[in-house]
Amino acid sequence: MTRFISAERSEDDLLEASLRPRALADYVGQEKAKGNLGLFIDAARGRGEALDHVLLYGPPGLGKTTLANIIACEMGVNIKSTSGPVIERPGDLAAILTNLEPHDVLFIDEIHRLSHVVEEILYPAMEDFQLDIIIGQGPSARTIKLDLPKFTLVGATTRAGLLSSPLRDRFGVISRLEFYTHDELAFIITRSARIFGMEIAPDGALELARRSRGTPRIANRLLRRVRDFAQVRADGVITRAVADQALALLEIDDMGFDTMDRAILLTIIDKFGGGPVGLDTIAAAISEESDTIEDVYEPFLIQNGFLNRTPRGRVATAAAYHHFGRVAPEPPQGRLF
Ligand SMILES: Nc1ncnc2c1ncn2[C@@H]1O[C@H](COP(=O)(O)OP(=O)(O)OP(=O)(O)O)[C@@H](O)[C@H]1O
Ligand SMILES: [Mg+2]
Repeated sequence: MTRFISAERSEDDLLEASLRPRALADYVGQEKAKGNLGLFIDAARGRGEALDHVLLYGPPGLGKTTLANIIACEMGVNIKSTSGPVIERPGDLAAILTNLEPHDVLFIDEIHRLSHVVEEILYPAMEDFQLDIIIGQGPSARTIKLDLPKFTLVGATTRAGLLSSPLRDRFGVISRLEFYTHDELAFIITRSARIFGMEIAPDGALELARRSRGTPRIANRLLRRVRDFAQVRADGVITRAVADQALALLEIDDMGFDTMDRAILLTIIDKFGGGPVGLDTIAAAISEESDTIEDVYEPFLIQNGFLNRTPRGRVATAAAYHHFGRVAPEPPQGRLF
């Protein structure tokens, strides 16, 4: 099922490439990550060294790939991009590593999906800038060590918890990306509108921002859909009223929830008495992958207090009941007095 509100990547993200900020100064929000990185980049450049390895983690669409490109740009080096599932054999990684220039950035997206054998090549490469290659097979096999240029590995993942600790420990800088505030998203939306040559009123931008689930990718995607609506039904300007009508048509509610968010919460509330209910059970009930629920939908629902993750399963909170106009059940302990 394709859902345009989904934070996952899709074809029309090609368009998004033109929306990617290229300098740290143009990268909106993420002040903590930006501050740290800016400092480390300045220091590394000052010493004429490669930047330490950087791990970026956080939900989809928050700007990890964008930030990786900015890091290379600010360091004034090339970036080679690949992803965990693409590097199948150790030889694939060896070929990439031996082709790097000094101080280059190697960007590995979905780094939690690297296979174990490939990961083991990465350890000495990250730590000692050496490659251990096995030549031949059986008794005549021998290892040779190759020196690699000093490079910077930038890893991105939506699931830092799935990274093995030897791999995680080899990153000098670990940055978590956070959901964006409404003001930050409104700023991003206004900038994107300018790039697309659209007219948007400040209250229109803020309305879109409020319903973008804290995620720039969703904000840009909503902007494009609302633009279509504004062109056809209004006089091209995205005002708050236009945004509101367009989003209603797209079934995106006040909180930015779409049909899938509602399905998750209402399933817990209506079918499982509010929970706790296991993730796999929810996934089966709404025919969605548990991984997708966990990576894409839950982080926002949890952060905003609509869902709790407990050892016994997922629980809908009082705020979730309230959002759907339901009456939350009394807490199980009941009242003492
Ligand atoms: N800080 C930001 N300022 C402005 N635009 C941003 C920012 N972060 C992200 N964007 C926009 O959001 C889009 C998605 O960002 P990006 O592809 O970097 O996300 P991601 O974290 O790599 O997602 P995924 O986990 O799916 O790979 C970008 O094309 C860019 O236009
Ligand atoms: Mg990415």
